[in-house]
Amino acid sequence: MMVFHYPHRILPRFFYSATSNFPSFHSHHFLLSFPSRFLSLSPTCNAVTASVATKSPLAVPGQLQLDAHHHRKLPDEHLIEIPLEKLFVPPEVQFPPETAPVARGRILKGSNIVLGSYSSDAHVSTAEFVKSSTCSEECPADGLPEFALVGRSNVGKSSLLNSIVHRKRLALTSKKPGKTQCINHFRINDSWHLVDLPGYGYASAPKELRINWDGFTKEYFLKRKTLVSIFLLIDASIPPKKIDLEYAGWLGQNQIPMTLLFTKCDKRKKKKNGGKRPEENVEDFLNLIQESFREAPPWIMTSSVTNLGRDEILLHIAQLRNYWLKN
Ligand SMILES: Nc1nc2c(ncn2[C@@H]2O[C@H](COP(=O)(O)OP(=O)(O)OP(=O)(O)O)[C@@H](O)[C@H]2O)c(=O)[nH]1
Ligand SMILES: [Mg+2]
Repeated sequence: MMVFHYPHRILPRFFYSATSNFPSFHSHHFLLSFPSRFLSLSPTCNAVTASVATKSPLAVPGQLQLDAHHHRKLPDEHLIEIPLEKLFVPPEVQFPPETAPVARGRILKGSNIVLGSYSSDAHVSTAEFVKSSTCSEECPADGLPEFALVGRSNVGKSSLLNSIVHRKRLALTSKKPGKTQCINHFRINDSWHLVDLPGYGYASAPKELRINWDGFTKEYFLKRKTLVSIFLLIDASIPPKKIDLEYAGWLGQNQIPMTLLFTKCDKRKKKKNGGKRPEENVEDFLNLIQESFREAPPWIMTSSVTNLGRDEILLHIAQLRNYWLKN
């Protein structure tokens, strides 16, 4: 068995301490009996809540020009009520503000992320492929801050990367799982990296090769000093999967900063996925991981088809990156 050592590195204050009694994700009972206490889709949630869908235009600092569709009101069915303690509040941000309407206007749409003062330069003007690597030593040595996309094969990592950078085919995508096989670095605005990674779980590649991908991906997570946050992609069109819960658990146990990006939120095939809508699957996933993390990880609902969440991801990246650079 491969043993990884937690490296000595200075991380920004964006990581989530895993609780000491990590629940066993092997237990089916755990999955079934986990109580849903904190998140509610009900408009009559008892907790003090903030709606993730902003009803008034967002006050956006910095240079990002939001698309016209961004300000459109989401249908009620997309609303998730979040208690204030489950919001992700970036460092150096005072929250909650005194009045509820202000609070609502500062939460990024379709997420639990509070917008702070570090979100400047959230636009993409250039994006280019840099190189493919198979271990952390081979990765670019320019010291730029980076964000890596990981998730099950076929969850939509490469598609979301293309959506984030406003390009159709910068990262290669496929209907067939197992398309991305290396650590692929893309340089954005000559100032930060987005990293596309091979997926875990099912892939139409030999088992030995998949074990190898898992090994070098985790080695990269543990050793890469410029890694600001992992983006763990979770398919919101299907109910929570054990393998994803285990992966989130592994990241938490190793104190690796994580943001959850829920993908395929445009898919609404009711019969096939047990009748649940994407926002219900999101709620179920968040309920299942909540006891593993002392603080709520940031999360964003996305779709590469409609570009839902694209602007919010860029603002989130900007505020993590700017804080990381300053510290
Ligand atoms: N409906 C819908 N389909 C999506 C979305 N994102 C990706 N897909 C589809 O899902 C399939 C896999 O997408 P990829 O982006 O290649 O997935 P990946 O996670 O990079 O896959 P690997 O590289 O094999 O690990 C493709 O057929 C995409 O068109 C989405 O937001 N909505
Ligand atoms: Mg891929």
